[in-house]
Amino acid sequence: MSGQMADGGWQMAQPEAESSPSPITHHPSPRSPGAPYRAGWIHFTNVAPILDSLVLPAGVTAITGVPTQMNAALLSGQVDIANISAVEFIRNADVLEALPDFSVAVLGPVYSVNLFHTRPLEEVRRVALTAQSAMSVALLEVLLRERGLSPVLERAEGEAETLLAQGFDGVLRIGDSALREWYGVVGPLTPETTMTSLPHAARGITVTDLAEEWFRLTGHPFTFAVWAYRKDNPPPPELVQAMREARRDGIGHLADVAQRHARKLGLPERVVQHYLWNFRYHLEAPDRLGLHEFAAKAVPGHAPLTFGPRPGEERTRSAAD
Ligand SMILES: C=C(O[C@@H]1C=C(C(=O)O)C=C[C@H]1O)C(=O)O
Repeated sequence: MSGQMADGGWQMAQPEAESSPSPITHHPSPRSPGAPYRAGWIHFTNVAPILDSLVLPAGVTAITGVPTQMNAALLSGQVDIANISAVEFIRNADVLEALPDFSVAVLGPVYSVNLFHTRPLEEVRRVALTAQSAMSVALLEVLLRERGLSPVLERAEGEAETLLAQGFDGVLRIGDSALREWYGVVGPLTPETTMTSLPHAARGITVTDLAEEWFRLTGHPFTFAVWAYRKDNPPPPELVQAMREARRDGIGHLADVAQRHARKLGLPERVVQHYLWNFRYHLEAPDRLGLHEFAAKAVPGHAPLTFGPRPGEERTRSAAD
């Protein structure tokens, strides 16, 4: 992996990291003095309102990858900060801290963390899991346990409909492809319909939105990602400031962000705009409540979750940093 490319674009992490998401081992390679601060971004469409207009301050580089790649990159010390799956933050709460005001969270449906299934949930026997995701797998496990269900969970990549045709009766998908596949099953939107009025089932396939299920279970938001770093290696305040400015810009120009990404995704602008405004990007009190509740259910006995200083209260970094 290496840093931001000369044209300002992000370089993709090496694909082999995708197949080795866990277990995560701690081999932090300490940053030498004066070395760049390295960021690792999961650059799904849902973080476009934060990342698209981010201008990295001098001395900061960035790479991109899927969630399990960025989780591993942070824990192995290949990057210094990443928007990681919240469950990895919880599992590694002894060594990690998170920014206090950044999240990828939702209250209710998320549209892009979906279980596609061909039988009622209670009858699903064999579920294909994506190796890209840590969070959705942990969430699925919690939701299944709450219902007393224990289907066989297997790793398998590919389109949901293909895997369903191959004998899986459940397929878990996340991110942009899950959003596209969801719309492929339940769309299209008509002038009379809205995202929330689309059916959950069509053509013999039911789409269960895991964040919506979490909301039904707890009444809380679900926090998918936080921006974490090792406790002894916090980001330079200029980076956090630049991220806050980029987020303000992205949210302020959401229609433009949605238009750009709708084109890339091949989805109607209305769908992408709804998808994006639905996210909660500020790790507010309800998002933390949801995070703590999930932590208690998914990782009992975890170390206390710690968050960095709130905006305006940043530590002053010493010259030795
Ligand atoms: C909501 C999503 O959230 C992402 C899902 C993650 C995971 O499944 O591990 C990690 C980070 C999130 O940004 C999504 O990509 O659909």
